[in-house]
Amino acid sequence: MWNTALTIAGSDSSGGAGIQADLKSFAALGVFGMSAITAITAQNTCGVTGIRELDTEIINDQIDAVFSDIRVDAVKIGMLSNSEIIKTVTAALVRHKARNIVLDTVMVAKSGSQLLKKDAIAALKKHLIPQALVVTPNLYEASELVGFEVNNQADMKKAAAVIKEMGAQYIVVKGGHLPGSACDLLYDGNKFSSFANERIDSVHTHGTGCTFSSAIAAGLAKGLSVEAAVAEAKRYITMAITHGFALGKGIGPTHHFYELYHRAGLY
Ligand SMILES: Nc1ncnc2c1ncn2[C@@H]1O[C@H](COP(=O)(O)OP(=O)(O)O)[C@@H](O)[C@H]1O
Ligand SMILES: Cc1ncc(COP(=O)(O)OP(=O)(O)O)c(N)n1
Repeated sequence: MWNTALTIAGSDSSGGAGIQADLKSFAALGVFGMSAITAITAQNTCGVTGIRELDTEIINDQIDAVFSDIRVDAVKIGMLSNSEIIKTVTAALVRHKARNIVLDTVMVAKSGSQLLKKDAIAALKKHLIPQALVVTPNLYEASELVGFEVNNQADMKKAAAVIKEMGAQYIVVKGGHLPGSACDLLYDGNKFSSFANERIDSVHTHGTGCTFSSAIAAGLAKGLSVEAAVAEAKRYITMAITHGFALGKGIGPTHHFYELYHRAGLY
């Protein structure tokens, strides 16, 4: 029997981030992937050249179509673009009693383009964060959510505690943008656990956040605990960055290196 995961996110035409990265991660980790697209980006390794938000009716219909027919073991949420989309997605997930929701609080692409309108951050905090099992902000996103600078491990702990108060069950503050080792902090409301790997010296990191959060969702879909799913996702993203490659003229993608993962016994 297949374990399934649904990604609710934006499309990246270059295939490195967004829905495309999520589906590749699900497949590599042995989970059947499904999608509800929120927005279409014209994007490549150099940047985002266009964004079209889909209307909320078709976003809602995609989610309804999946849940009304198929058991959904986990949900990964990525680019949401505006507050109307946030409210629509939240209402649909509540209506369908969605389980194992991983919310990647996507705000800005590495290339600098805004993927969530600034005035939608309040809606994210009010509506969607309380529904999430796991929230995965990077340093910038954590700062925007909590209203103070998050620049080191002490700030990451303070931010995780504030985001916990917003109603999420687990918070993973990603330390990928800090100097030194790539150390992420998981907070469950009581204790902090760190997941660290040596920093990989690579420019080809397009889609790291999408890959990491969808790998967490894949682990949850397979029945892993949150701690085990984060540990598996950390191993997965580390390999995906290690084998990231030069594609196009800019920041190349992470590598969903199926055979290698298979040999490493990850699925
Ligand atoms: N250069 C790197 N070497 C190793 N791990 C990294 C590197 N950059 C990011 N990571 C890891 O990738 C995951 C995604 O983090 P990050 O890149 O900060 O997300 P985002 O794409 O949302 O900014 C985290 O587990 C982070 O620690
Ligand atoms: C459509 C779409 N969704 C999300 C992102 C951001 O993804 P992320 O994994 O944070 O990768 P970078 O853009 O930071 O490399 C995106 N770019 N496009």
